[in-house]
Amino acid sequence: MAPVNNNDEHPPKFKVTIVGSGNWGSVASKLIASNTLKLSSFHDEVKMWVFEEMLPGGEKLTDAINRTNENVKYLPGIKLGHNVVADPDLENAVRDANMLVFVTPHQFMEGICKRLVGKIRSDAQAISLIKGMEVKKEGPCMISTLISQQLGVNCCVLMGANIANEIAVEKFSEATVGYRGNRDIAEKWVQLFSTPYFAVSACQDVEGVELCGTLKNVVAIAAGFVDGLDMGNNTKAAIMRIGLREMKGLSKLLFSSVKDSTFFESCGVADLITTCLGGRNRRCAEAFAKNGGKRSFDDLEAEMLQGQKLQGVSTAKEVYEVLKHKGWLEMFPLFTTVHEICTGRLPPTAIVEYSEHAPKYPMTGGPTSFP
Ligand SMILES: NC(=O)c1ccc[n+]([C@@H]2O[C@H](COP(=O)([O-])OP(=O)(O)OC[C@H]3O[C@@H](n4cnc5c(N)ncnc54)[C@H](O)[C@@H]3O)[C@@H](O)[C@H]2O)c1
Ligand SMILES: O=P(O)(O)OC[C@H](O)CO
Repeated sequence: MAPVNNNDEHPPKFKVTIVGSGNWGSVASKLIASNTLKLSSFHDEVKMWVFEEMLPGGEKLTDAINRTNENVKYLPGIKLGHNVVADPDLENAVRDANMLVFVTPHQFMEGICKRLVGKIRSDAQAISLIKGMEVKKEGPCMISTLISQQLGVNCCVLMGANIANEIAVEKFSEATVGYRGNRDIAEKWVQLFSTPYFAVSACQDVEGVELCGTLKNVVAIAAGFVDGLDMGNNTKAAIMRIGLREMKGLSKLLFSSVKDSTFFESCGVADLITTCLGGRNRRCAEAFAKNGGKRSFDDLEAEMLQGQKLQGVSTAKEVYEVLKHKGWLEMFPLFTTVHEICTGRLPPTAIVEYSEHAPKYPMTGGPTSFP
């Protein structure tokens, strides 16, 4: 990866653009912007692409961010750093960058990648902070793969126990960079994100890291159901154990290269715990169960998250499609049941009952045939 040489500067410097400006995207920009000011190998300025919208007072979100240095809608009250420049023009935002950070809700990435084909630097490196996947005819497609394939770039991932609002106020947390191949590139990403309150380590298992971040959102929905039904801590711990078992089982069935040790990194068990305790997926699923499944997730998301997006419900659907296609539904009763509850085919109480698809593998047990 060659740094960008602007105006014959010596030595040339790396230039970072963040594609996305939601809750986590804004915190990522704060972390990165604090480092580009400190590290001489990076340009100070960090561009952040904003999906433009009009605020209630009539001002554009981009203008408000550049005027106040805060993302007044998705991360109010937090200064991003004076070197963050919001840009609503996607092509312009990425044009000069050779380090691209993707952090949008996963459902928008296919469209964003299509718009970026042929528009990025040929020597660009990418990293995805996005927890989710696409399902194609051929099977599941991780978001980092989508980015790599569509844009022809190497793409690492960064996942972890990272509730954005906590990191925004500089409470300590950890994260995992997943990479394949060249460790130097992973180290560059670690350098770009690490701060005294954000400890990042690298792990040579891009699929394992990304699947942990993706699948934990389905378990978070299950944990929210348990909370909404007031079932207590033991039940929630059981859901987390079974969920972790299914996360590991499915990850290793999809990619035999996935390492056991990845599940003990921040991206694995730590993210599962934080998300089942404090995440948005958990919170909306709790409300869903409290309402007996009578209010849709779309309604609850719009009311409770004010523009922020849930990933768990659509991921449950995507996982279900993969399981169905592969003939694995019975092996994954938790994942299967979450989707059936989300779609109203089963009541929220089914989360701790035997799934109709899993007569041989009740929620308390599960298959012994996972790798
Ligand atoms: N928020 C967190 O605590 C957190 C932590 C770790 C990882 N993540 C992951 O990061 C990713 C992004 O999450 P986030 O919290 O930054 O986003 P968010 O949930 O705040 O989503 C809102 C963002 O989506 C954008 N958006 C809405 N419609 C759009 C469209 N049609 N096209 C493109 N963008 C559109 C909005 O402009 C806004 O920037 C997700 O995969 C999430 O799972 C989030
Ligand atoms: O708020 P959630 O449920 O989207 O989870 C946020 C992060 O993924 C936690 O690491």
